[in-house]
Parts: sequence; structure tokens; C-alpha cells
Amino acid sequence: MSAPRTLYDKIWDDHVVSRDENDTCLLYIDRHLVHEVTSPQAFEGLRLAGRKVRSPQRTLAVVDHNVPTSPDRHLGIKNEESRIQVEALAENARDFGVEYFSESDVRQGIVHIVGPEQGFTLPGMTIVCGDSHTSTHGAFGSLAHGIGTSEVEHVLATQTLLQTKAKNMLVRVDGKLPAGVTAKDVILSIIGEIGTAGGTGHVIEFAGEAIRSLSMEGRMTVCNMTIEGGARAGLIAPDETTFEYIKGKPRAPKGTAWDMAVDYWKTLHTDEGAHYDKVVVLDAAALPPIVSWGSSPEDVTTIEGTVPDPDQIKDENKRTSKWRALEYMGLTPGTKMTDITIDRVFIGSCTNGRIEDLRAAAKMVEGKTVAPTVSAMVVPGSGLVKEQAEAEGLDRIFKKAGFDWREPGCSMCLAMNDDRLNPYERCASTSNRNFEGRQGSKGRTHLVSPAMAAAAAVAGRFVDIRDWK
Ligand SMILES: CC(C)[C@H](C(=O)O)[C@@H](O)C(=O)O
Ligand code: SF4
Repeated sequence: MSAPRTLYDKIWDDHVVSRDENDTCLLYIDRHLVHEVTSPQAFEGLRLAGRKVRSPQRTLAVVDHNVPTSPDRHLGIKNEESRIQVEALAENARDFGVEYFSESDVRQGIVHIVGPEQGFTLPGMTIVCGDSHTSTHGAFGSLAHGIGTSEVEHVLATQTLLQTKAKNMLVRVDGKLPAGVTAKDVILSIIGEIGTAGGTGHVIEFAGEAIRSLSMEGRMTVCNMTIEGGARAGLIAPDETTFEYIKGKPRAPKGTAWDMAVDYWKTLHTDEGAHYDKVVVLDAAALPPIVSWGSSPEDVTTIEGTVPDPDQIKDENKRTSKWRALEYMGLTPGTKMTDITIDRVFIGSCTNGRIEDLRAAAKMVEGKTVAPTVSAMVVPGSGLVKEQAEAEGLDRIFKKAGFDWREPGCSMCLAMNDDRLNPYERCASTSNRNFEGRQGSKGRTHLVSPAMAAAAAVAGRFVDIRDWK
């Protein structure tokens, strides 16, 4: 009998084409997502070498980072650099025969929201994209990770990638999540616990009752941020929740192909007794709503907490860096999180721009008004999310409360388009990174869940949503 294997081992084994004496493997790549930021040189490389895209049908291109989110975006992109990137992708997709969703296509959106929505992302697959948050797709039990531009070119040309195998890590979240505590709080807690280097060299499998009970949207939020914990990829074994989500999606298998696929997908779980190199266990019942206070996703605390005092940290380098973070954030140790007032709210991104996120946010603001000191925006992750939200009347709830309702894209998750913070503005954001300048030069980002962001928009400061009425 063969040795018990983890989910990661199984997907890896199924995709190895060849292995050299140093254990570097050539992996077959099932799906390649392409966006405008990391692909121009890759296509140019193919052109110069006179090569074609090896499997256009396994490749899908969409614009997201640079597209304006204002209602008049059909008028074009003013910023020249952004416009050139977007035009280049349109042209490259046309020249190389790759399917392309332009900013006027209802299927357009953030690449990591579009893949699952189209049924392009499926369990057991290897999925790559020139983007670090490709880990999102691991929510389907697929091995998904970001690659660099030269690797994008390699995959376009050969549909393979050179990789060495990572180690196996298990993060188990036992028990049930309390009300008001979401997938975002789970992953922020995990990163707070393991640190931004905690997953280095590993692929993390998330398991346990709290993970199993999450919707696909929640699982995507968790896997999305795996990369912020330093891991190569995140994985969740597929189950009925996964199959239910995929069924009927445009590119999902149909008829007997569906039955065969589900039979295979059911084998995609870690065998009893398989070995993990590292194991971390969290108790869901003990998890609170989380707010980040610094300039790294590991700088988190509970909404009931206070801004920490870096002087309590023994390691000198760490102490200095956390002081710097507080200075950048304009915060003083000991300040209650619920006393921190905010100027802006951003609900969106590939972490929390899906329909369930918008529902959770809308629920908090229904019949309420955005504080006069706050400017708040909701940016659906894709045209289809936007359409669904409008069918449910969520746009009306947001607009009535005073939120801006935008067109899909990466938006204020990163300052690559018109949506950005002004210097020193403080933002409650549902995105995944709070690095210095991430949302605009000198901007101050606090990472939170959609419900926390929505409540903060109304209150003008962070509030414990467990007491929200
Ligand atoms: C622009 C892109 C390459 C980048 C990434 O790789 O993640 C972006 O999506 C981000 O979130 O910082
Ligand atoms: S939404 Fe943010 S994290 Fe996601 S792909 Fe766009 S820029 Fe990167």
C-alpha cells in the first residue's frame, strides 16, 4: 500500500511531467489567468521568439488593476501608463487568440473573482497567474499560486512551470465561529498568530469545523490572504459546498463529464495519517472581530483591544519596526481600537468583493447613514457580482446610506488607478495589504471584515459589531 498523502501531495503528484536530480519538477499547468500588469513583457517575449500561446483554451485574460471604477469609465483611461497596459492586454489577447474580458464586458472583474465565477477554477487543478493573490483559488482544492513575469511567458509558451515542492503545513480551526466573526477575522487571526513569515516554504491546508462551515466566498477570503502569511499557497479540500458552487458555472463540466469530475474531486482530501511538517491549531469560539493597527497584516488586535506598546517587544529590530509602523499610522500605544476615527471606507478587492461580502456590509448599513466625516465606497469584485447585488437591491441600500457604488476592479486595494487615499487619511478597508503607501502615498490602512468596515462607515470610528443594532 502506498504511503498516506496530503491533498497537496496528491495534486502535486498528478501534475509532475518530469523531475531532475535536484528534485526540480516540471509541472503541468491546467489554468493560466492573465491580467494587464504582469503580462506585457511575457507576450512581447513570445512575439520576439516567434512563439504561440501553447493552450489558449487554458488561458483567460481580464483587466482589473488599472481600470477606472467611475460610472464614466467607458470614456477611457486618463493616466497614460494605465491606458497603455490595458490596451496592450486587449491587443495581446487578440493576437494570441486568448479569451479576454474587457472593461465593458459584464464578466470583467478582479482576476481572482472572475476565475471561480466562470468555472475556470476547478478542484485538483494547477492554477497560476502573475499575481500573488492567486492563492485565492486554493479554496476549491486546487494548487494555485502567483508567478513572475518570466514564468508567465514560460507558461504561455509551454503550459508548464518549473517548481520545487514545498513542505506541508496544516492550519486547523476547530469549533464554531461566534456571531460577528467572519472568514476575514479567521485569516487575520491566523496571520497574527503565525506572523508574515509563518508559512514560508510551505503550502498551507486549512481544515477543521470552522473552515468546513464557511461558504466558498469565505473560503476564498481565507486562501486569498495565505500569501500574507508567507506560504506558497493555501488549500481547502473540496466538498459538497464546493460542488454546489461550481455546478452550472459557464465553464464547469456538464452531464457525464460532471459526474466523472465529482468522482475525482471526492478523492481530493488528505489521507488518514498523512504527515504535515508544521501544524497550527486555533479555537474558533475564542476568535474576536479583528482590526489591524500597523503596516503589516500580522499587526492585528481584537476590536476590544488597544494599540499595542512596541516597548514590550524584546527583539530590537522588531521593536523599532513596530514603532515605525505606529508612527506611520499616527497612533499611540494604549488607544482603544474603538476610539480610532476614520476618514474613508473601502469595501471591495479580491479578498472581500464578492456577493456575500456585499450582503454582509449592506445588512449593517440598511436604514442608516454614513457619518458626515467619512467618505465610503463599495466596489463589487466583478460585473456579475455587481449585477447580482443590484438584483437584490443592495446598491440601493448602499446609495441611500451615502456610499459610492462603483464599477468593478481592484480600485483602492492598491494605488494603481484613480481610487486612492490622500496623505494621512485613515481607511477601514476590506482588502488584504496595509503596507506603507499601499492605498495611496502616506495613506493609513486598517484591515477589517466587510461588516466591520460598513459599521465603521456609519459610526465614523471602529465599533464592536457584536453589539451592533
Ligand atoms: C500588481 C500585482 C502584480 C500585485 C500582486 O502580485 O499581488 C497586486 O495584485 C497586489 O495585490 O499587490
Ligand atoms: S484586488 Fe488588490 S490584492 Fe486583489 S489582485 Fe487586485 S490589487 Fe491585488
